[in-house]
Amino acid sequence: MAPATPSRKPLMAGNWKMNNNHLEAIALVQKMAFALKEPDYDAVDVAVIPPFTAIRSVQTLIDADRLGIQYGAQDVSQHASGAYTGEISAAMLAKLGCTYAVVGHSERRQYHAEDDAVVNAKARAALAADLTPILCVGEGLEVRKAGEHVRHCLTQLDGGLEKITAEQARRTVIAYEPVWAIGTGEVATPQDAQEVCAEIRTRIAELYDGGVADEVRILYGGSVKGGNVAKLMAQDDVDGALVGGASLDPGEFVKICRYRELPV
Ligand SMILES: O=C[C@H](O)COP(=O)(O)O
Repeated sequence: MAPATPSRKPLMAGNWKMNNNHLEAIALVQKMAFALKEPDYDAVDVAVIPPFTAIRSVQTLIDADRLGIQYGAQDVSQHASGAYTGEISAAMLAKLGCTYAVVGHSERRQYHAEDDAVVNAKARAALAADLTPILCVGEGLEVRKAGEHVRHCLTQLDGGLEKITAEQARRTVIAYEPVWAIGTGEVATPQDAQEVCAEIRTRIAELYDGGVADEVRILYGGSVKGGNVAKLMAQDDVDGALVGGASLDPGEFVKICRYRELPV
């Protein structure tokens, strides 16, 4: 597929998962911001995805110090408003200045039984509020061993993009996260990542005209660290990373954001 173009600015998004209270969140963003300078943000979009309880604190800090860091939420309700106890709407997140909402993370699919229909509803709710969904797809180990990983990921992609227009797809981010690589230290090879990311882009080109596929950013996620990010980013169809564990370590995450300075 086509190599990364300037319209596909790399995105490094740190998904903190259920880590860091709002005070710890402030300390972590301050440490990151101290190390990251303007040229870094010119080269790469840097985002943190804290727990809901820390978003307001992160927003306040980023606004007050005019930091170039973006932020988002780890999940979003499929519903617009009303009697949905425990849910957080896309409009609420947009009001907090969020840029992104992760939808369909494998941990949501696994522990909260979210299927493609729910993931799709969440993606559409996010888009309706002008948030950028980070739509996650990825196969488990059994599927990978059976050689069904591409088919599995494309099925999740098709389901997640259902009824999403070309204009909306253009501003959606896709994250390929093989479940067997998440939190295990077992990163996919750059070739594994490229294979699936390229198939995802090809599928988007089949679904949408008008150069959408060339614009959509496709991230890889799963045990990304400073030591492996450069090789992953050297792949034509990998436009960034969705980082879990390593995003909790400011030094490591900054290294990932500055992957251009690392040897491939
Ligand atoms: O959302 C992030 C992914 O689940 C990756 O997590 P990890 O970097 O800890 O493997």
